Order: sequence, then C-alpha cells, then structure tokens
Amino acid sequence: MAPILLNSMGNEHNGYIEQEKVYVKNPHLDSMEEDILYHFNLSTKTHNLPEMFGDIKFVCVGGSANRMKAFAQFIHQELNLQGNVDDIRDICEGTDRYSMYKVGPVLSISHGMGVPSISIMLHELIKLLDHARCRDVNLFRIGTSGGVGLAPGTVVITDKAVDSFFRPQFEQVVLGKVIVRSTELDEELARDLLQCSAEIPNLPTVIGNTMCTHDFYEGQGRLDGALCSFSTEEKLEYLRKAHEAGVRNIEMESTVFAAMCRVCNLKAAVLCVTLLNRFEGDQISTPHDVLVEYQHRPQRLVSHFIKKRLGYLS
Ligand SMILES: O=P(O)(O)O[C@H]1O[C@H](CO)[C@@H](O)[C@H]1O
Ligand SMILES: O=c1cc[nH]c(=O)[nH]1
Repeated sequence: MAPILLNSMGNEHNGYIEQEKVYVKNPHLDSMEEDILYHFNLSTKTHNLPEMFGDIKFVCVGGSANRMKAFAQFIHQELNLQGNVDDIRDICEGTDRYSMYKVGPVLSISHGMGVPSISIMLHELIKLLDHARCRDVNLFRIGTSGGVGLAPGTVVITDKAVDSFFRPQFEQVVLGKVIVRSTELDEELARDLLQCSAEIPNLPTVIGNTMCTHDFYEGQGRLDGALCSFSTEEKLEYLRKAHEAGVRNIEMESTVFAAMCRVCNLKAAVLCVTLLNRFEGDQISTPHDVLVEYQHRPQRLVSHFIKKRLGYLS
C-alpha cells in the first residue's frame, strides 16, 4: 500500500511561520468537556493547567526518570532559583509511567525508551502546553546514543532525524494506513546550540544526522544481542553506509520527536551524547562515573542555551 505523505506536502503544516501558537492538531478536542492526560495523572478538570504550566518556555525530555530529576535540580542551581533542590517534586507522582519536574520556566520530563513510549508522552505534553496556553516554547531531547565514527563523549546536535533506511521521515500507521511525516528539525535552534557548545570548555559537539531505530540490539546492528542474523562485516558495511548518509549517532526516539514537534509548530532540537564508537564495539563498557559525566554534557549545553535566552549570560 502506498504511504500517505503528510506534512512534506504542507497540508498538515499550514501556518508554520505565521502562527506563534498552534500546538494541538485535533478538532475533536474542542468538543471534549474534560481532557484527562492519563499517563501524567493530570486533567483539565482537576488541575488548573494555565496556572501550573502557563509560564513554561523550555521543555527538556530524556529517557530516564533519574536523569530528568537530576536535570531539574541542575537547572534550579544554574538559574539561582529560590528554595531547596530537594523539594522539587515529581508532578506525575500519582503514576509511574513518566516523571515531570517544573523549575521556573523549565519543564523536565522522562519519556522511557523507544518511539511508542515517547510518542504517548508527547501527545499528552503537547496537549498540556496547549491547555496551559503556553507560547514560544522550545523543546529539547537530551539523551544518550551510539556514535558512528565519533569519539565517545561527543554531543551530536541532530540535523535530520532519519529512519533505519536513512530517510528523514517517520511512518505512523493510522487506521491501517501508513502516514509519513517529515522529521526536519529547527535549523536555527541547532545552529544556536552549536554556538553555545563553542562557548563551553570540554564539550566536543558536532551537528549530524541521527538514526532512530526501533531496537537497541539487532535494530542498531549490534552483534551482542540474544539474536543476531548478520556477520561482523555486514554490520560494519551498514555503519559505513549510515556514515556516508551523514549519520553520526544512533538512538531510539528522534524521528517521532521531530515529526510531532514539527506538525505542532514547536521549535525542537535533539542533543545526544555518544557513549561509544559503534565502529569499535557494541557493549557499553565505559566506567559508570565517565558515563555519568557524558550524560551531563547535553544538560550543560541546554542549560547554557537557556541561560543565554533568559539573559543570564551575554
Ligand atoms: O538516553 P535515552 O534518552 O534513554 O536514549 C537512548 O538510550 C536508550 C537505550 O539505551 C534509548 O531510549 C535511546 O534513545
Ligand atoms: O548505542 C546506543 C547507546 C545509547 N542509546 C542507543 O540507542 N544506542
């Protein structure tokens, strides 16, 4: 069956430039008396979303709940906000699906691993931003990844999020039909982040394409999963082809993140640190303290960006 091409033809994307606030793209929401954001344990009837979230300007998302709590505490210190970092509480504590922390104008949310998990989170996040009447919000995915020809610890700011065939698109099956959405990210935001990286010592950063897969093992060409149907040479050949297509890292959420943000007029960027060079191996054997420092790098970069935008730095 031929896929249906959506926003690359523009029909889902009218007004991307002109309208400063168009988040949700769903006419059915208008007729709903209440919207229950089930996986956040929030609702339009039980929570005053504009009061709770109306001042949000930056949303940072990442796979792990602990990382996103640590990021909230880090940003709290970086912005010199009042109060004790230990008092920052999980807004979604009534559910263990996702964790969410609000620190001034910054929201930090975990999304779990893989496209289905982040996709559910993004549906509810985008509705939340819309219900809260937020404007001019920037979204960042701050994650980890496998590097393709890069030294471990390099931060990759995604130019294009591509699928396993190196195509800059995300395919979603809707009512038994394949819908294809573009995964282009905001170029200016990526450039601004690269500029920020140049202002921070010891933060090796590149812009490159990010391949998003639906699996960590076979799907990323690993030889060390429970199943493997290819040779070492076939693995390396695939990585070489990916590198030729501009791919510099591999992770598991960027395509749907880029596609959903684009359709909903949200400026977004993906920044993932590489934990290893996939040409050199598959196992993540780097010592824990080094991995922790690596994971902190995208956080430092986004923090610098936020501080610049808020006028803390010149
Ligand atoms: O570090 P996070 O944000 O979890 O992202 C990466 O790490 C996970 C795999 O270990 C996948 O979710 C991948 O995208
Ligand atoms: O190799 C890696 C490392 C982190 N995350 C991934 O998805 N792949």
